[in-house]
Amino acid sequence: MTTPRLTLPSPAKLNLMLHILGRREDGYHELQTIFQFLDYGDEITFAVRDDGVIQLHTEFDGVPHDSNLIVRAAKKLQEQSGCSLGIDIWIEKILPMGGGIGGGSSNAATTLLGLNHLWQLGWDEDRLAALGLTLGADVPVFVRGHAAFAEGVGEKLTPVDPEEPWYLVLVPQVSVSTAEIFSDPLLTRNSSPIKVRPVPKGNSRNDCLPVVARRYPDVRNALNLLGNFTEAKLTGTGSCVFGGFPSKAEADKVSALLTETLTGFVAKGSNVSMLHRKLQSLL
Ligand SMILES: C[C@](O)(CO)[C@H](O)COP(=O)(O)OP(=O)(O)OC[C@H]1O[C@@H](n2ccc(N)nc2=O)[C@H](O)[C@@H]1O
Ligand SMILES: Nc1ncnc2c1ncn2[C@@H]1O[C@H](COP(=O)(O)OP(=O)(O)OP(=O)(O)O)[C@@H](O)[C@H]1O
Repeated sequence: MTTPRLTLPSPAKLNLMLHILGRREDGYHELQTIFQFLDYGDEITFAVRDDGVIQLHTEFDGVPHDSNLIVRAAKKLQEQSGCSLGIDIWIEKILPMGGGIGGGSSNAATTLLGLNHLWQLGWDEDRLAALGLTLGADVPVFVRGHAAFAEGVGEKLTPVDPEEPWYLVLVPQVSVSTAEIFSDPLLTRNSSPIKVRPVPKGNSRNDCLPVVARRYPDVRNALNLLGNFTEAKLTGTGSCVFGGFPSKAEADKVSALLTETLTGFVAKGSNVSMLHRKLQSLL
């Protein structure tokens, strides 16, 4: 008998704004940011095994098996739940790595939710999000699955419902190291906290943008190109750059102008993650 397989989406996120308020003693930065999901991402397939082994079958360039966030998430959940089952995992990876669209964090969250379901652990979202935070600052929002205003290092989440436009996301062919940007001496770290809810219009800037644009000419070019058509923004610490459009047709029209040297994709913004929509349909 073959083991049944479960395939789950692992969506990307955008940071619609990102303000840096200060630096904590542990070197992490206090942020205010708005996360929204894209209906676009990787697909992860799981098959339970009864020998306790955790095996990711897809190889990643430059990421050893045991460092992969998918494997790290599975191992932590197995350890902390005391589960004796294992898992075979395959991923169809389409999200660029180091793009600021949260691919690794999303993969970790999809793994936590997928295994909680398949191993029948019955963990609630709070517990999964707390474990997720130990894997990365962006993991909790993917665990919760709702667009959010985030504070702290990104873990204090308040659900929000911004507009859901179509986005054109440009993918400059460079990988930006988040740690490198956060340690740049020129980074602005003293934005005033926004106290009004919902966040008033006019706060859409990303404090990382000047540093990233200065260090990465490819990102600068992408911002300039997209800025001819719509407000061009940086997500996270980049490298991806995005802009909203009122319809898919309008986003596609600009996308058609892209060349081989600067690629991109068009995707709908979504306040409920497609992972959660899929999990809901399984219940
Ligand atoms: C910039 C964002 O993408 C916004 O969504 C995230 O906050 C980054 O989240 P992430 O990639 O999950 O980040 P982590 O893997 O936790 O951290 C990578 C590195 O970025 C720096 N880092 C990250 C988040 C944060 N609030 N302050 C930081 O200073 C730290 O040097 C850390 O070592
Ligand atoms: N499953 C995974 N998918 C992607 N990257 C992974 C994964 N596991 C480990 N990594 C490592 O994490 C690094 C960051 O990957 P990720 O795709 O999350 O970056 P990002 O989009 O910039 O994320 P963020 O917006 O959270 O900063 C990669 O360069 C890679 O070395």
